[in-house]
Amino acid sequence: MSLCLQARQLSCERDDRSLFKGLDLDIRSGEIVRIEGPNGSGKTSLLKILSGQLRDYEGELFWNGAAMQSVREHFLANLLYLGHAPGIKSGLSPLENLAWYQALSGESSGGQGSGAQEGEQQRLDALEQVGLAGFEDVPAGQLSAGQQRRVALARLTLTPRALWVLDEPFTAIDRHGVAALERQLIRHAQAGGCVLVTTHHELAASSLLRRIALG
Ligand SMILES: Nc1ncnc2c1ncn2[C@@H]1O[C@H](COP(=O)(O)OP(=O)(O)OP(=O)(O)O)[C@@H](O)[C@H]1O
Repeated sequence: MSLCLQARQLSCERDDRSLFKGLDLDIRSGEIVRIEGPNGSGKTSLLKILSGQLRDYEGELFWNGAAMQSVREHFLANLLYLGHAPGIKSGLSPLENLAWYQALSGESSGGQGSGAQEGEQQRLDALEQVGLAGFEDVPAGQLSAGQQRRVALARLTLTPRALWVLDEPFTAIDRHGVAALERQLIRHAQAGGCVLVTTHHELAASSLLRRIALG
């Protein structure tokens, strides 16, 4: 199914300062859209508006051509948002953090019996894919900044959603991790997903990549 998130005449003011005005935006299946701009230009604010977390704006949002308010549930069921901070619980292990995310977003974390084992195996696989094999049971507060970010990024594998909204996902990630994440974004777009990303890191040129500049 082809997906499309549209914004029309979007304006946002914070602290009496206009961040953007009359912004039109289309994000479709197969695209990676990078929001660019200097610090404070409104990238995070825009991602929060587009992912339904910030309501303080003017303009209209559409999901697959329908007004957002009439299709919000379908939109949210297709959305995976990873914020600026890793947002993980320091007292929980990576495995427990992933189960906690799944419970929080209403996903099945495996239940009991063989389902539980399968769920646990999926979380282990997702952690292995982000290079955290061997760290599954370490309290997340004892992991490095880059490893904590990787716990959050494991959700990209664990939680199959079509629209990824990612705020600075490369922060604290090493060179190999950056290359692997870039490949993952491209694979997701090639498989028909959409990616909306802010990053100060320069993304490799790709025919799938489009840029929108703020500020
Ligand atoms: N919770 C908030 N309440 C009021 N104003 C805010 C809030 N969060 C951000 N702002 C203001 O909105 C403006 C844009 O912030 P935003 O975080 O969207 O920028 P950004 O482009 O993502 O910046 P950065 O590159 O530093 O992450 C800033 O001037 C900031 O002071």
